[in-house]
Amino acid sequence: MAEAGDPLADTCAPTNTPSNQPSAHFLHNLTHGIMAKLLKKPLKLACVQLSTGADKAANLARARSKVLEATSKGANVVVLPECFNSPYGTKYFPKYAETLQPSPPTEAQSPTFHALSALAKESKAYLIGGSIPEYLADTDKHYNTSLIFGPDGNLLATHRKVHLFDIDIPGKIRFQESEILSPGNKVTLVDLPEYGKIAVAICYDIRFPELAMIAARQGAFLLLYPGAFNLTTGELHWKLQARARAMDNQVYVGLCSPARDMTADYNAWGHSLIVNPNAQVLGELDEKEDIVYADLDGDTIEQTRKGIPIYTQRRFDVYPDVSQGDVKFTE
Ligand SMILES: NC(=O)CCC(=O)C(=O)O
Repeated sequence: MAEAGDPLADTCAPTNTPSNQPSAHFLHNLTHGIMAKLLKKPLKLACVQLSTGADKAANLARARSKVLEATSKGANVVVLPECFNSPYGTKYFPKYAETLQPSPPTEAQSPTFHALSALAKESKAYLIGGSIPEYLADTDKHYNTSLIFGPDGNLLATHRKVHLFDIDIPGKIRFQESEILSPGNKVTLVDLPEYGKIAVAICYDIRFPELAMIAARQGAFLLLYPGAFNLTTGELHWKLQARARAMDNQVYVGLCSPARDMTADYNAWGHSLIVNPNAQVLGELDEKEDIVYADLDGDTIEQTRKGIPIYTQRRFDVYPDVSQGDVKFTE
């Protein structure tokens, strides 16, 4: 306990136990933590672990049938996997890439944009369209891009993968997305008017907790990651990353992988899963094509935050709040 005259007294005073008045940080934490209703009404989330292959039209058709299956079972928000319209590999990205500008693109520029928009409208659901290789002609760059549509078929947001998957584990796996792709430069928060805010990022982005932290502190109730981990890092880190982001931020997390195809160049881990704000796994698939569902509700977030109130205990007098700096958001 610090005593009068103790030089440590000021710096040790916790912001959540103010002696006179609540600090600005304390009030900020309350507003953005347990007090705010992050998820306004319950929803059913579905992650479609799609079997994908080299035929883009077949991938789109299969995505349609699985998304409609999910919504026929009551899903309000449906997620597709990373690179769901193309095989995953740098040699495939330019060949499968579609142009999204100007927005909306023509059918010829982006058949996937039009297929997803029509599917969102047909299924009357929010559709997180996994990701697709994108080509931006203005700058001659490629991106790994997620398209997010509302139930009326309108595009709500796009997320370009911010952290490119460049790894080299000798004897196991080497992958260099940056040989072809350029990184995005925005945090993507999307408002689903009747539910609240979600954040979308792509696969390797999950390894950077700052992105998740910023999104959660800006009010997201759910972090969604279309992703395709592999047989080396999948076993090690896939579920751990999902549970860690949920635990750190006390929000729901969903990870959506393609089904595993051992004849493909890249073997996806599968194991799509949904985790609750207490880091408990609500549902997890094996490696085969299937759909994982979970019911999400705001009370679970609030109860988790009341029980373990880290939202009111942060020490922004000791370290900075990464969500309050110069953060770039997708408009
Ligand atoms: N597609 C990806 O970004 C893969 C990321 C991955 O496997 C990892 O371990 O991270």
